[in-house]
Amino acid sequence: MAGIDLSDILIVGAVTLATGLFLYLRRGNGGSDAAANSAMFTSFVSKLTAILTPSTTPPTPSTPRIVSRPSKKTISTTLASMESKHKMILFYGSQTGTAEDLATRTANEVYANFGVESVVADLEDYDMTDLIKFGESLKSMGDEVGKVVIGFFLATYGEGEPTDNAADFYEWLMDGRGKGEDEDVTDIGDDMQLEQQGDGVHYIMFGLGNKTYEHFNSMGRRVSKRLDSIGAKMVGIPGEGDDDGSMEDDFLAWKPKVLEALSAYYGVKDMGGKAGRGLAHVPLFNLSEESSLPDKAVFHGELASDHKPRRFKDGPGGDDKRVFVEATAKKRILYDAKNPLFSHVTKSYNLFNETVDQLKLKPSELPPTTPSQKYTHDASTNTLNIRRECIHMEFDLSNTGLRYETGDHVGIYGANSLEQVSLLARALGLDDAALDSVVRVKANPANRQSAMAKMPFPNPCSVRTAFTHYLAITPVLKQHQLELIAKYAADETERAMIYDIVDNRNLYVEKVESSQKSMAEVLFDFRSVKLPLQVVLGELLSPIVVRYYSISSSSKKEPCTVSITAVAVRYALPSKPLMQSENSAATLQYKEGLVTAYVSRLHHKTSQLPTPEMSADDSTYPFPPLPTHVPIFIRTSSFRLPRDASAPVIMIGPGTGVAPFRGFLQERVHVASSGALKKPVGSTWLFYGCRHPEQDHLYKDEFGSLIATVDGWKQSEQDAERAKAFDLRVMNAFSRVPGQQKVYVQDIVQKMGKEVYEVLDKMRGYIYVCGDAKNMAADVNTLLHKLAAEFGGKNEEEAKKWVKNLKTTGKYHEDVW
Ligand SMILES: Cc1cc2nc3c(=O)[nH]c(=O)nc-3n(C[C@H](O)[C@H](O)[C@H](O)COP(=O)(O)O)c2cc1C
Repeated sequence: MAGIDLSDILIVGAVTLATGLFLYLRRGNGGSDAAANSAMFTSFVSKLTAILTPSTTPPTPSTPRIVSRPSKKTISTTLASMESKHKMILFYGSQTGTAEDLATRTANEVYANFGVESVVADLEDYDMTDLIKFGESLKSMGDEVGKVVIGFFLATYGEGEPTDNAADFYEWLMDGRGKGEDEDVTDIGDDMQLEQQGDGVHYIMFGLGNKTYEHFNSMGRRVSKRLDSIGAKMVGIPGEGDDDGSMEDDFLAWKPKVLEALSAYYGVKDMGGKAGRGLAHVPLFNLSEESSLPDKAVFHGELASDHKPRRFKDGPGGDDKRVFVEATAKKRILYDAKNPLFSHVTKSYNLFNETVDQLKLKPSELPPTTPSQKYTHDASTNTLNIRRECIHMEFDLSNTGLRYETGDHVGIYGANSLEQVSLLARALGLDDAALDSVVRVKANPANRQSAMAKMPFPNPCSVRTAFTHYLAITPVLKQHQLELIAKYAADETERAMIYDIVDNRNLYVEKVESSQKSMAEVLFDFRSVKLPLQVVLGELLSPIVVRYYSISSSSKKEPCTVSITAVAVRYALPSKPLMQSENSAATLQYKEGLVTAYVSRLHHKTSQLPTPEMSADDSTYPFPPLPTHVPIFIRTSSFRLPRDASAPVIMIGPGTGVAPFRGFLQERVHVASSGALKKPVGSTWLFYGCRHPEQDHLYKDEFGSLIATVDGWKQSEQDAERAKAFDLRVMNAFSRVPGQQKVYVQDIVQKMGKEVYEVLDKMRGYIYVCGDAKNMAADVNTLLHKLAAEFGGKNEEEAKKWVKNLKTTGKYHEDVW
């Protein structure tokens, strides 16, 4: 019984016992509501399992207890509140916002083209059991309600899993199936629970995925299959977006087909597209200035600002007053994307900050801004030197009740930099007074969609706060945003140029996407465009979305600290003005990642170094107050060390892919040092890769001292037993050492191919891969097939089966991006 210990048996036994008890007690209900029973049962078992599963993290002293969740909305109430006869509700299952964004764009077009009101909804907020006997519910609503379409925009994660906000819906709809080995089952509709209960549901489906993953778009595919099997009908064709190619292209290819099908289904004429270009835009929101509000009535950037979040009560309890207020009320606080913990940075240091990426330039391409600490220009050689920086940062969880497990992810919100906010303000013609004016965004009654539209950010707040803390102002502008911008171009030539870009995907890629032009950069090129502020704030810009990082600490060793290992994303691209001729000169535009730049600013503030915003020659350069607290929450992952620490583990993690493995190594040494184990910790091999041993070698000393600790045990008579099987090794690959051949992690794994195969095949070993999905993880996967053939004598089919078996038995884990 590999990998199963006594606690597993106890849990399985207790769950089985409790299942019997649950079913016995539920009999009294007559079992009339099968779906509700199923959902209740699932949640009952998962809660029970959670209670029985021993936590490896000791509770912090003031761990609060009860978790409360707001009650769910019903589909029928939302439909009743919509004015148009025909209606649409678009549900999204999204982790990083793409699915929500595409659902919103579809909703806006459906309204603009057909006059059909469309609501965009978070799956987590709704009681989806409303879909049962949906046709009958619609009839009971009378003539007020015409045809209704339900939309699904579902992203796939992990190993073919739903997003967090779609998990409950998926569990209910699939009745607990449709995962892992169940993926290929064809009879998912043959149970009695939901048979034909989906009659009356008309739906559209767009799945979001990435072809480099084995379970490409599983969510869209499985949910469609299940809906069809219970009697629901798809309108149009299913859409599948591939992030490895172009999600945007896939969406744009699907959209016209689905709009055509919707037009036929609703029986309405399409008023949108090019025909609608002559019509004036009716903004979704109005804007009012609120100059006389007291400071505490104004939002200041709840997610990542230095300002104390408005909802916090005064009194003791650290920065996050909820911890104090709610802990005394004996409630457990559920921290998630909507309700992050405001955590303090306890430690922050550079893992490297000395090397640069060099870009050769044409003299005309020089960036227009003053060289800064992030990049410098060497005029004699015409090179741009962009500083590479990697940061180790630790967040405090003490007394918060927030726990994590080694291998989990931490979600972090970022903020835009002062430079980016100033650039956008200049492009929009806003001066400091306009930026600091406090505004309130309100639904515009002239646009019927507005009644159901989600407020773009907490209101009222200053324009500066909205640009800094709530809205993503730097992403490359998309074609649908340009379509709206064109309506506000006063100059006909400019308007015609914008429509050319909107209508011609290749032109868009060449002129906008390839140089990643942001809204500010595009507006500088089209000077006749005068955008109303409410359109910028409420319709053109999307909210800042959370980014996830692999946790690089061990919960067993450091239960009150979560650490991340982040490389600052910095690069530069040549960019040409949009309204000038082919031969006009390009300039180089410096770009950076939103959250990693925020982490870098935070680090420089925390460590009291000059901030990277400061220009090299101006030490008085002002910069916005940086956060003293960081909004974070934990996302559970299945990237876990084996329960049985004596099982050998192989880890492959180049670059920041090493992050979770720092936690894994710490944990294995911690577990061995605690001496509580009956069997010694098994072999622990890390394959690590970076460019150069002296430049970007992460945690070199730390790993060295862990190896020395274990070696020390082996030398000591007293400790030798615990270190007996503990073969701790870190094997390095360096890809940019002058005069030497490039070596990648895949190469050093291949060199040890025989041992790796034996650990996995004969010694119940586990393999973990973290980092780049497209090249490294795909190469490792191919390599495993080769090893099975070379050292296991397997043919192609058998090798495939062997690798698949490693995955389905939980022995092969990937945390890749
Ligand atoms: C950690 C991670 C795991 C993923 N797993 C899968 C997968 O198993 N199958 C798939 O088709 N796509 C997978 N994807 C791709 C996402 O579904 C895709 O990027 C999608 O656009 C994300 O949508 P969202 O921004 O709405 O969350 C994964 C992406 C990440 C970052």
